[in-house]
Amino acid sequence: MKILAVNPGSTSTKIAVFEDERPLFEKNVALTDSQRSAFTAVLDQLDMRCALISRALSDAGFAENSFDAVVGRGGLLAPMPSGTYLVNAAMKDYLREAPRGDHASNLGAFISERFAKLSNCPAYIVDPVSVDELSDIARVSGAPEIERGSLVHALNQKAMGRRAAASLGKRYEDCRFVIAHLGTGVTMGAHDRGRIVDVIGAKADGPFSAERAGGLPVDAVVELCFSGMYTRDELRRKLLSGWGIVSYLGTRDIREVFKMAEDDARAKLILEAYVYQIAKGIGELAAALDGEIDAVILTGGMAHSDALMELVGRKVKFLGDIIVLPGENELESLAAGALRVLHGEERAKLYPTGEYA
Ligand SMILES: Nc1ncnc2c1ncn2[C@@H]1O[C@H](COP(=O)(O)OP(=O)(O)O)[C@@H](O)[C@H]1O
Ligand SMILES: CCCC(=O)OP(=O)(O)O
Repeated sequence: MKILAVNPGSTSTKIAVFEDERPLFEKNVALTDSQRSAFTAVLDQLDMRCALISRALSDAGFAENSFDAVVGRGGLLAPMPSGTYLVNAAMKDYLREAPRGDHASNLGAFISERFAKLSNCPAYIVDPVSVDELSDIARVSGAPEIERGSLVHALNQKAMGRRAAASLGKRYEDCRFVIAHLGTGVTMGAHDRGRIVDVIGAKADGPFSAERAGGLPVDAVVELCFSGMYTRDELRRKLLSGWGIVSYLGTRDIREVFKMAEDDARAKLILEAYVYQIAKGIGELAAALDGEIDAVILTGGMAHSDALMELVGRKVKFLGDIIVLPGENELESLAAGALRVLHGEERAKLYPTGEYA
């Protein structure tokens, strides 16, 4: 079985071709800042990202019509059970309306369908960021009008949970982990025996990230909303990609931040604040699991930074074992999700109900 896996992220589209589980080709198709800013809405990037993917496939010698399945990272869909989903009309309609936000992963279903049509094969998404397994207690926000929900790097966090559990000689379904995904976006999950029962979300709470503010003093946000400084759309865009590290230092790259911090007091302060907020988030979710955890897992692109891992590790080592699993492993996890269905080990689901296709 030949699978094309596509992972649209904020700053790049990662693609890979697999022959069953075996990776044949992988490429990070980067976007320049001007390519990103040429479009107001993420879905408007569809043609541009598909053209870049076509070129990358053809440069690597792969025919666009030679796949048995195409699988994309799922987007900001309605809260849903985890699994492998067929791309369908209800899913695309929801993503076009984008009521939960304009996020790069919203493109996954559309890119997947575009390339699947060329091969006349199924198009899937797997474990989108909207997988919601929160416990009832985690949903209570403190304001009856507002319920807390789950937006989380479910695909990578679950894959890393499985990998860490295997390294401990256990099953993921028997472990309790706090998993921090440190990419361009940061999310964290409290994993309780196979379920992500609480999260620190991408936009709502917890640490700031490379381009997001994380949790903000809400009274100040209310003032900003009504100040006339930004329109609703501008403020939403700022929230998703215009605050965080880049708004202080002009870079999203943690390697640059470490370099700047060597001789710039402001950069040093922002770096220290970033580490401080990550550690606070991990502590919060460890408390959600009563402190009874098998390990803290640090993952995502920034977990490649030994310097960052050292600083975060120092602050959270009081919680017990720390397992560093750099990268996001999402392409392999996407392909594995498609293969489970193609091999008949699992049935594809239908959005939005999660019923079997
Ligand atoms: N080899 C590396 N060493 C240190 N940091 C890295 C390395 N590779 C990536 N990063 C960091 O990871 C971030 C991107 O993380 P990633 O999970 O790939 O992001 P995205 O959310 O855009 O998919 C970059 O901003 C960079 O700071
Ligand atoms: C919206 C939750 C997932 C997330 O933050 O993704 P990115 O890191 O790709 O922006």
